[in-house]
Amino acid sequence: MNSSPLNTDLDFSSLLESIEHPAILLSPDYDILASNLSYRQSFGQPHPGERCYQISHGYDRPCDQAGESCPLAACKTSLEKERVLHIHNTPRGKEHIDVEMMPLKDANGEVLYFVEILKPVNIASAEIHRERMVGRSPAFNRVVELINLVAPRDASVLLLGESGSGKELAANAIHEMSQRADRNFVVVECAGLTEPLFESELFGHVKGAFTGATHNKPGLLEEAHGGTLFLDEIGDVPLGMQVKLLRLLETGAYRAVGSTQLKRADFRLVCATHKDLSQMVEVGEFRKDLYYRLNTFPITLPPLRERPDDIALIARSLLEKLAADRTYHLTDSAIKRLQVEPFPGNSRELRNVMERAIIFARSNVIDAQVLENCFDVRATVATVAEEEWLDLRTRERHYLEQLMTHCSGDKEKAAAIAGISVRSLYRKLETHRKSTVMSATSQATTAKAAAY
Ligand SMILES: Nc1ncnc2c1ncn2[C@@H]1O[C@H](COP(=O)(O)OP(=O)(O)OP(=O)(O)O)[C@@H](O)[C@H]1O
Repeated sequence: MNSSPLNTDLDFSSLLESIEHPAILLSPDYDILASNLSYRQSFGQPHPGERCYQISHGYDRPCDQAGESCPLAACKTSLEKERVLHIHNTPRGKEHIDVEMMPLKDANGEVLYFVEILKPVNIASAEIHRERMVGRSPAFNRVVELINLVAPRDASVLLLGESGSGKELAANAIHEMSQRADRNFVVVECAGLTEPLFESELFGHVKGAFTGATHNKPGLLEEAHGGTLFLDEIGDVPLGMQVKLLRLLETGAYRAVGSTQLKRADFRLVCATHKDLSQMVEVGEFRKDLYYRLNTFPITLPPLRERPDDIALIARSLLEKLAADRTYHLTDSAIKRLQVEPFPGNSRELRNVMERAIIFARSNVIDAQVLENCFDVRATVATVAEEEWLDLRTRERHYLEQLMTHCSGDKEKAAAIAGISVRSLYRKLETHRKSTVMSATSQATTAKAAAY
């Protein structure tokens, strides 16, 4: 390959200026030969002789020799456009950048130069941020990469991951990056909804459709018209409603409950679940056809314990959010302590720990010792659990009963103490209620059978 200096006979500046995003021209040896105005405004003026990996990463060698993927190296091999999500150093700190690398070939097909286009991805942050999803770990970057790819399309997205892993935040990011961003983002919490309730919530109803339907009520589909419909906990949609949902997705049409008038729906669908839908399909709890319809583009949000490198950033972002008027210092010992926690409630649980830490901290320093107080709640539960070796489900039910009594039925307070979301608490209470009802029913049936 030719690594000759920039051939000034060619008008590269007009090529670069015609690109609406920051762009640079590179030699095969990674030298930055030219840049457009947008690049200089966003990343500063490159110094003569500077190489892309020095500016973007502070490395002294190309990315692929420093353990990162290198789009230029990939482009040299494939001779085609390459695209990758990187975290770059910028005048604003570290940023997620969507990097596109294109080879410029001569008449013989030999690559002489590369054009690199760098688009900042603003839905996620690699620095402390109060609103956005934050993270720098490879697992988190992969999620950002996938969101960045799918968001501008209209494809359905299925977000998978444990409770509190950031599915709703990701759904919101998809909406914000989509062409529907100026319309509504409508959240439907599917857990705990019965089929009739679900149908009237989603489709709306007309006056007189059922007892209590005193007026026409538009459904959430109407609210989501032109925007994004986020079905949270899709795994909890009753089977009967799954058929209606499938029909809606196939035909794009629906009727309000009690109406004969056909309405057109126009929304982008994003669904989320912490359940294993394919397993549910196998045991007949979820329709196969609907599963395939929803599973167009699955994105799995990794649990916090699988990306300990992100914990410091998320914890510091949460502290900024929770104590906007005071700056807290999270010590290295505190970070190390947080990194060994299993965090079954993920970022939401981390948020509760931070909230408690603010309350327990005697100064603006939060160290490992302060944090020990914040895990006390669970330690007490663990001690109780050791007293009697019941199965986990029964133990959880007892715990929830005691907790609800302690909180006098205040679900928000109970959820905060348990370190889970109010929604998750509802789900757990509902699951235990159902299994209690079922076991009561089966006991009654057995008793009845025995009486005969
Ligand atoms: N990457 C992240 N950076 C910063 N905050 C995060 C991140 N992921 C999640 N959070 C925070 O954690 C909390 C839970 O996130 P979210 O509601 O998106 O999770 P979820 O997976 O939808 O939970 P559930 O399944 O219980 O509904 C929110 O306060 C959110 O702001």
